[in-house]
Amino acid sequence: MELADGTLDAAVMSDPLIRATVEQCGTGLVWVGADGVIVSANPCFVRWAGRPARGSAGHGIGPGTGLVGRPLLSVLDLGGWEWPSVWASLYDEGALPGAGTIRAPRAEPVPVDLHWQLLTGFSEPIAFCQMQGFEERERANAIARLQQDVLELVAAGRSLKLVLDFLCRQVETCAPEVTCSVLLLENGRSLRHAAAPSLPTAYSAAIDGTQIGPSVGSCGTAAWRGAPVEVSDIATDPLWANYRDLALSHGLAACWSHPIKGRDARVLGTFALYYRESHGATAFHRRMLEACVHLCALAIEHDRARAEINRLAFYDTLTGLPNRQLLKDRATAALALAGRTRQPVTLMFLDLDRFKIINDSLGHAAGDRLLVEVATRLTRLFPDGDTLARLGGDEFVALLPGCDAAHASLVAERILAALSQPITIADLTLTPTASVGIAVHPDDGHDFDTLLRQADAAMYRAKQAGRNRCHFYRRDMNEQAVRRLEMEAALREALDRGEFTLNFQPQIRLESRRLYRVEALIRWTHPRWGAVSPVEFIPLAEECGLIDRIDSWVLESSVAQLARWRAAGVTVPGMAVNMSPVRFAHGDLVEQVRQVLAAAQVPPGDLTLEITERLMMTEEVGVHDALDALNDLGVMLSIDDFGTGYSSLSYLKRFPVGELKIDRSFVKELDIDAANRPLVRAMIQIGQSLGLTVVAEGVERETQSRMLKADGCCMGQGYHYARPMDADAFVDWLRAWDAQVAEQDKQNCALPDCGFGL
Ligand SMILES: Nc1nc2c(ncn2[C@@H]2O[C@H](COP(=O)(O)O[C@H]3[C@@H](O)[C@H](n4cnc5c(=O)[nH]c(N)nc54)O[C@@H]3COP(=O)(O)O)[C@@H](O)[C@H]2O)c(=O)[nH]1
Repeated sequence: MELADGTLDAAVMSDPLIRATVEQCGTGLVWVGADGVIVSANPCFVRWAGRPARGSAGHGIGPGTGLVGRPLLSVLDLGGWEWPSVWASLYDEGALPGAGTIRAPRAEPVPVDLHWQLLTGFSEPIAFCQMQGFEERERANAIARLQQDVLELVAAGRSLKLVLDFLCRQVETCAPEVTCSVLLLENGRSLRHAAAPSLPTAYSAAIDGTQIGPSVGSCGTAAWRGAPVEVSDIATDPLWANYRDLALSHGLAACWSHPIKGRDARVLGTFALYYRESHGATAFHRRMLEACVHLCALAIEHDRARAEINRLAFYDTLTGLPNRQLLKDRATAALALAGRTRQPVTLMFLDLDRFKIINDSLGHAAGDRLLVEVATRLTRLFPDGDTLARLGGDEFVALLPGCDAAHASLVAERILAALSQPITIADLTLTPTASVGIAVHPDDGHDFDTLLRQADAAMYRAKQAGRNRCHFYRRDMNEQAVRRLEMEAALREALDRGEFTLNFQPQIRLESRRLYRVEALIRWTHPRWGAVSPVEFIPLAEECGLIDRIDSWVLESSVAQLARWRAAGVTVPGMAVNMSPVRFAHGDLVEQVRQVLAAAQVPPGDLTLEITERLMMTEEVGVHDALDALNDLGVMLSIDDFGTGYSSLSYLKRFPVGELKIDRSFVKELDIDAANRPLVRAMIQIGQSLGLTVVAEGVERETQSRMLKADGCCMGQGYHYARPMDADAFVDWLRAWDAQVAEQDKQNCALPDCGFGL
């Protein structure tokens, strides 16, 4: 090459002043061609590179130096930079390596600062590099610079791996005789590879996962002791006995390791300097190491804090699942992609059935356990590309990119099957079920909020249809969701506006046909909608927390009505009131019952509270206490809808129950489907053997009434005797009923075989 065979030499050296300057200055100078090959170098660079020139011209520049014709990177390590990138940056005025290390064959490496320039005006452009060696003071500056650079990276939120890699590389540039390694301590027991860009990969892999201990090389021992461990000769030091061959085979002869400690003094990991020859740490190394250990601690703690903030911002703390925000981010990205690729995206809204009751009756800890178990079961069903999130409470949402309606229905089936496996919580075996609503993009919506709303409406439809099932979104569902919201708002105002009234339905002694007592049943007449069934608004009131106020109003009004009847000379033996399980979870029920009875001067024995089997399942001490206190007070407790709830009947022995009400679904077919009779008989016998009064609900025909009486049931309630009616209508009914019974008694007594009284 023209430049390499002396042209430059001749051009530069023609002036004696320039020649003396170039030859005598303490700055390394090197000229490099486009191919990265050295064209010329001055004596300072030659000296650092450890290649004294041949012949008398040895201290000159040009072809005689012994370096000309060699690639620059064979003597100057640029910390990972390739020559084509350097050359391109020179042309484009881009970023260039600011530091490097001159590696001489038999001399200490020389760390240098680099200043680049592209020289033109020759037949080809040429790269010119000036380099200055670090002095001690400059090394100190290098540490300060290193600290500043690392802190900037940490503050910029760069990844821990990138920060630690950068730190190692910078240290190796300032102190080329060392190789750095950072290990992180996991679970207080094992060391995990974090950064070691210049250590052989096989070596890093071999020590990854090493358990710390009292003699586990330098790092394992330093982490174990929580103190620095300086091993200047791995070949002989007993701490390295088990790792010696590994280290030596990778050319590692010495290692000084320092524990990295957090602000609470706990060991977070280790920072180590390796040497290729037996070597103790120099003063500079100690200073450097000290700074690095602090920087590592800062970077690690910052990374952990960031991870924690990220977890709190985007993940549900109870289940560890993504939260609504992360779900929304992912759904928005999935929908944007789907818009381009025309792929479907499914959103599934899943709500556990009767979770509120489990939570209220078994307590929040039990509710939490159930949620965690459900999250675990569901997580197993979704592959990596899908997202399962918890929105809060018992609501989960799955995002399934690429999933169409057909596949979604298979997934929903798998969800219902996985959930239906029994789970034991607080010594109770529960079988969780869920209602699932599905909305599919593009048919049901194009954005996250719309799809979520549609999936929610479909889920609500699944609940209404009997729970434990899945429903796809249909357009008319929105109207129902809107109605539900409207109803909730109206329900909140109904009490104050006096829209609730009470109906009363008699319960009859089957033997004597006399009135046993009446059951109070709430009625709601909305100004626009008319009569709204309690089947619709009672569950809604339970869900939105209004049931306490409603049940309290019913209790107060019905006991007051009983007192009014009695004051008017109407003989009503007792009053039954429905009490939601949710009302029992709130502590003031017993006191309220006491006050209401006292105010109306009604004896406690004349009041019956109808409660459901599910309340009996509770393990909450407060509920047990309330049941005991009501019983002590003399109030009767009656199990409503008996036979529809739980398979275990052990609660009948444990709780102070006085009565069973056989659910009307069993009575309904009693005289039509013969299979129902043994069931009803069994329920009557259970009640009798425990000394409980048995009431049959939903008696609609005389044949049913006769069968129940024949099987030993004492009381009946149903349309056969009377429909629920308002207080005045009830008084008229009672007069007529009593007259009819008296007449019948008279006729019966007139018969010759009349053998029993009432
Ligand atoms: N927490 C409260 N729950 C209440 C209150 N009032 C009612 N309810 C609960 O709402 C459900 C529906 O009640 P309702 O529509 O009033 O129906 C009652 C009767 O009308 C009906 N019934 C009575 N006899 C017959 C019959 O022969 N056939 C037939 N098909 N239905 C009949 O049964 C309901 C009474 O049920 P129960 O309470 O189980 O005895 C219902 O679950 C009520 O409990 C309230 O104030 N608070």
